[in-house]
Amino acid sequence: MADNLCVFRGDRLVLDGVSLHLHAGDAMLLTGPNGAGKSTLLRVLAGLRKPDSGQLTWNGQSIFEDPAAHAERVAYIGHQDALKPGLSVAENLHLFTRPGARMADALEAMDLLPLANLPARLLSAGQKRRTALARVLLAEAPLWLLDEPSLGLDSAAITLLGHAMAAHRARGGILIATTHVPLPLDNTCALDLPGATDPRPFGAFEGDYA
Ligand SMILES: Nc1ncnc2c1ncn2[C@@H]1O[C@H](COP(=O)(O)OP(=O)(O)OP(=O)(O)O)[C@@H](O)[C@H]1O
Repeated sequence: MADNLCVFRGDRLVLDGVSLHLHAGDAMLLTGPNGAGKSTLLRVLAGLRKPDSGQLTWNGQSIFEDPAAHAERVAYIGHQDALKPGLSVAENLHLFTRPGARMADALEAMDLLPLANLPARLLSAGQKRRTALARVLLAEAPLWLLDEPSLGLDSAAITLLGHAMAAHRARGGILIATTHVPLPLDNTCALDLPGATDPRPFGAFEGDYA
């Protein structure tokens, strides 16, 4: 699915020849130190950022030939939960509900039924994360790309996340997640991005700090 991806951020080569190949039901954890490029890789896989070189394919077809089709097959969450603060939990989810997807099931899966009518601006960090995860469920997409999905979750919510990820894989879904902590997942493969020391010495930053 990804072959020899290279990505620069600024003048720094963040991803240097990354390749990965996953099949239905697979789960991959992206690990590595802060700044290693895990979020960058997820955004590239989501089609949100073009690699500087390398191939990205789905069933043999380049994702860049039909970006809209790729967007349809991806459910992505970044570090930000990207909820509309003035809308309720249910209204936020409604924006992403595909015809036929059952919102009540997604609310229940993330224990959000009691919060369904609360404006998103009143949610705690963990409740916002659970809402973002419910949105992933509603996308009914075969490829989940989750950037630190357990961020802010309590142990009960992490258990719910584990159930949701297992069910997704049992349906043949693929999951790629960045994480700094263990996630409740069996039979994962891992890609550890080593990171790099910044090639620019401190003196190379020529800001005017006076
Ligand atoms: N807009 C930008 N311009 C230049 N460099 C950037 C930009 N955004 C991020 N970077 C750099 O890209 C590198 C990779 O960042 P990325 O967020 O992918 O790392 P990460 O592995 O997800 O880190 P973390 O574990 O802290 O979430 C970092 O060195 C970061 O400083």
